[in-house]
Parts: sequence; structure tokens; C-alpha cells
Amino acid sequence: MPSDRYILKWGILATGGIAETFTRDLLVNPEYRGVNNVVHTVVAAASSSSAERAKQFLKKVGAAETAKAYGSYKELVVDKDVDIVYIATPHSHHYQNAMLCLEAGKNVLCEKAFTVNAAQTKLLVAKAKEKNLFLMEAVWTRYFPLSVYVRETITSGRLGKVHRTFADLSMAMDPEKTLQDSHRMVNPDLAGGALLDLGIYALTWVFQTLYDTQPADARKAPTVLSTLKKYHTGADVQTTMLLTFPRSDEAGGDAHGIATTGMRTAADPDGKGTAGPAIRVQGEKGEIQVFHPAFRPTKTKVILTDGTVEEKTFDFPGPPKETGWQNGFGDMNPPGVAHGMYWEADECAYALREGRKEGKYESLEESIVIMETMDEVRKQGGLKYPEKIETTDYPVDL
Ligand SMILES: NC(=O)C1=CN([C@@H]2O[C@H](COP(=O)(O)OP(=O)(O)OC[C@H]3O[C@@H](n4cnc5c(N)ncnc54)[C@H](OP(=O)(O)O)[C@@H]3O)[C@@H](O)[C@H]2O)C=CC1
Ligand SMILES: O=C1OC[C@@H](O)[C@H](O)[C@H]1O
Repeated sequence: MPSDRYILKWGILATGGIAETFTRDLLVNPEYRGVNNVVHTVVAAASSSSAERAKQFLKKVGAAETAKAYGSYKELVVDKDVDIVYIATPHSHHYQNAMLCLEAGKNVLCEKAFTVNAAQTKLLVAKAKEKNLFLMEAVWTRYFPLSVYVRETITSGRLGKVHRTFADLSMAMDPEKTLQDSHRMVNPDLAGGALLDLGIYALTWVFQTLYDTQPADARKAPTVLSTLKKYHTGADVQTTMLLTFPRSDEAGGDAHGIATTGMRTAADPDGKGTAGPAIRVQGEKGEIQVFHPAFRPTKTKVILTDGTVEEKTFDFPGPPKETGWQNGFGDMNPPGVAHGMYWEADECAYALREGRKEGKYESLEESIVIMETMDEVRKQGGLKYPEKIETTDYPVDL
């Protein structure tokens, strides 16, 4: 291994499903994805329940034996070996957990949705600035080579002026049968619901194609019209948003984003793409399509008015199948296939190496605008979470 690699030392805060998936990807040799200048190491993990759980977690993901196991998040954030903390708790806890890390002087990568509301995100951003720390929302999809390709297809002008994006992340999951009411996806006490959990990806596609592709000084927050349907727990189960992004006449005038999400209908009912793309980015000269799932797509299709049809597929390279390495996460990752969370981790390493304080493909300003958009959607739909998790007070014992 070349000695000039930048080594980033991670602390993992929480030991649930995505913490495991992320950490397994993190520990994949970056050379399998063609990355030779950064490397990740896990130096500690913490569980809110016990040090033993953290210890089992570290063993399960294959961390080094020297990695420390903590039975509280407070212990993790004062560990001097930790450069950056990955936060993988439910949405309700992100603000308190991220503030804990920043107060302790740690850089932070925080799972989506960033916080419960925009006011909380703004305070985290202000704290990171005050402490000169790196802070990024873990919207992993933004860092995929596929997303880079889609954005470049737009900025290159290949589609002409882009006027509209349609994005759907719906997964028919039969929530009454498959999820207990206490599950983080439908539990209002954990800021559950389709919007914050899945809708954020539909919004990601709308924003990364209609907002992020504009010059920074031309980006304007969208106006929002929305409707949402509630589940019996009070969280939303289906939400649809119509966003208008103000644009100058020279840039083609206003652009429209249609973002929708739901737990009762499927963007890809037969799992084979028969229903067509989950995302369509439409310009004057044609469109680029992205296929389900919006959070981890592997296939794109460019269709132009001149008759061009161009399909591309993208993979998630992991250690060769023969090694028996497997990430897990259902059928999505057979042996040899990673989940793809390492690209956002690489971005953290690049940023810290270069002294940047935010991610390259989603600025903190954009994260705030997206949180404001979701605030407005919840306001229009009458969806408020308990005060204990909407509050900007810190610290609050949740
Ligand atoms: N990027 C992606 O693809 C995905 C992202 N996510 C995001 O990751 C986050 C966590 O999701 P996921 O891993 O599926 O959730 P899990 O329920 O599997 O894990 C959450 C973990 O958070 C900790 N935790 C602390 N307090 C609580 C609490 N009151 N209730 C429940 N858990 C608590 C627990 O770990 P411990 O006790 O050990 O600290 C728990 O294991 C969410 O923000 C979600 O949106 C989820 C799935 C996919
Ligand atoms: O972020 C996510 O992406 C994958 C989904 O299965 C999961 O519920 C969601 O949290």
C-alpha cells in the first residue's frame, strides 16, 4: 500500500442496520474502486445500549482488534484517535448527536435526513463553522459515479436547457404487515415517515439535476406545492411535491421538479424495470432516465430527439466474489458487490485532506434549502413531530 495515502480514522456512532452496511463498505480496500490516494480505518464504535454491543458490532464488520468499543456516544466523541464520526441513529436523534460531536471538536458525516427541521440543520452548520469542522449530510447517492455522470450530462448541454425532473422513490412495503408501529420508518417519535426517510431521495434527484447543476449564484430555492397522506401512527405514508425553481429567461425560465414517495405503491413493481424509469430529467434535446431504486440506481438511459438511445450501467465494486466477502443488505449485494457507501466516505477524506469543510456535491447551503423544502411540505400537510425532537434546544435527553 503506498505510504502517501491519506488515512481517515472513523468513529461509528450507533450500531444498527445502516451503520453495519456503511462500515463494511468503509473497510473495503479502495483499490477495488480505483481509489489509490485515501484509505479508511475504523478506530472506535459506540452503542447507546452497551459497550458489549459495540464490541460485537466491531467484530461483525471486521474492524481491527485495536478498535475501541464504547457503551455511550459521549465516550466516543472524546476519543482523541477519532478524526470523523459517522452518525447512524434515527432522524430524531441526528441534531443532538451531531451537536455532541461538533461541541467535542469532531468532524461529522450524518445520515439522512440531516435533522428533523431546517432550524436544527442551520444550528449545526453554524456550530461547524464556529469550530472550523467538516460537516456533511450522508446522502451517499450524490457521490456515486452514476450521479456524477447524470450531472455532467446536464451541465455539458447534451439535453439542452433542462426544464423538468420527475423523481419517484416509492417502495410498496405493506407497512401494516412488515413494520411495527415503533419502527423508525413510521414512528413519529423517531421522525419517521416517507418524506424524511425516502422522499429525501426523490428530492435529491430533483435538486441535483435542477439546482446543483446551476451556477452557485443562480441557484434559487423552489416554491413548494405538496400533498401528503398520513399513516395511522401520524407519520406520512405517501407524499408528493411540486417544486418550481426560479430561473432567468436566459436560463430557460422556471424549471419544475415533481418528487414523490410512498410506502404503498412501487416505483418498480416487478423489480425488473418494466414500469420504466424512476427518474426522468427532461430537456429541450431529450432526456436522461435513471432506474429504480433512486437511492442506489445502477442504470441510466439517454434518449435524444435526434434518435440517440444510450444505456449505461454502473457497478459497486467490492472484493472479488472468490474471497467470499459480502456486504449484506438483502439481495442487493451478492458476494463481491459492495453497497456503494464508500464514495461518500472518500469525499470526506478528500475534503479533510484538502481542508474543505463541506461536501463537494451537496453544499451545506443546499442541505438547508432541502430541509426548508421538507419543512414546508410538512407544514402544508399538517405533519408536526413531538416538540422534544423538533426543538433546537441542546442538550436534550431523548
Ligand atoms: N443511506 C442509506 O442507504 C440508509 C440510511 N438510513 C438512515 O440511517 C439512520 C439509521 O437507520 P437504520 O440503521 O436503518 O436504523 P436502525 O434502527 O437499524 O439503527 C438505529 C440505531 O440507532 C441507535 N439508536 C439510538 N437511540 C435510538 C432510539 N431511540 N431508537 C432506535 N435506535 C436508536 C441504535 O444503536 P445503538 O443503540 O447501538 O447506539 C440503533 O441500532 C436513519 O437516519 C436512516 O434514515 C437507513 C437505511 C439506509
Ligand atoms: O435510506 C434509505 O434507503 C434505503 C431504504 O431501504 C431505507 O429505508 C432508507 O432509510
